[in-house]
Amino acid sequence: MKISIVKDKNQGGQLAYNFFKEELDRNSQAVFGLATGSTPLTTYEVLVRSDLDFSNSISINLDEYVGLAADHPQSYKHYMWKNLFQYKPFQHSYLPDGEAADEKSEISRYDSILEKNPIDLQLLGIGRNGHIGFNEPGTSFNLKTHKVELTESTIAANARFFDEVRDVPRYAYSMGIGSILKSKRIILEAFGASKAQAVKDMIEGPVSQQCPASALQTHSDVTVILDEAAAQKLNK
Ligand SMILES: O=P(O)(O)OC[C@H]1O[C@](O)(CO)[C@@H](O)[C@@H]1O
Repeated sequence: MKISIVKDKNQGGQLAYNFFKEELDRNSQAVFGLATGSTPLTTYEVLVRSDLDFSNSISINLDEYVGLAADHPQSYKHYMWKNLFQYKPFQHSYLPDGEAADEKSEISRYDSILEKNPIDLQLLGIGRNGHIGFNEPGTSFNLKTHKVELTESTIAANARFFDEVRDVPRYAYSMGIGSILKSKRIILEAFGASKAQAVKDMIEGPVSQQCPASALQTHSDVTVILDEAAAQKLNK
């Protein structure tokens, strides 16, 4: 794993932008794996201000809440439109359908999208418990797309985006760690002290299902972008 320590999340977003640019310069039809949450927002801000053109590219998001309508303000589909797609449209943008009537066919639909469109660059955040996508501790590293029951700690962490904690959905569809590891290149961003332990476990801990992000140690091209606070527990 390569580790880049930046001054703050704005500089982190700038650095992540360089990876997007490099990928697009290489191939205007590149496939980008995209994340939601608060972490990638500065990256999306830089992309929006840039002159990068994604109109020939494909995006595939990591996850989506089960049961939220696509136009719900907290659905990841809405998040992506609000923060990126309305300004930078892609040729095709894929997200799991949180309202799909048939879970099994939704999961196989997403897996076949991933098979047809291998991800060139995957952007990730990390949960305070080490989750990537919505792959919670204990998840097998081999899984492809699956339906996840969110842990209480993830529900509590994401409650800040909802009026009340009981409004946070209990389930999500997520790309599996197996799908994430197939990406050719991965960048993971983490900002703030609340991520410091998860970052340490990801980089210095054993490769273990207890820290889903530790699976990234087995991938050959991962860059971790951290601010000082998120890096504070790493051995110097
Ligand atoms: O960036 P945040 O809001 O801290 O969330 C951490 C992670 O949790 C998720 O929101 C759940 O998938 C990820 O998208 C994100 O990387």
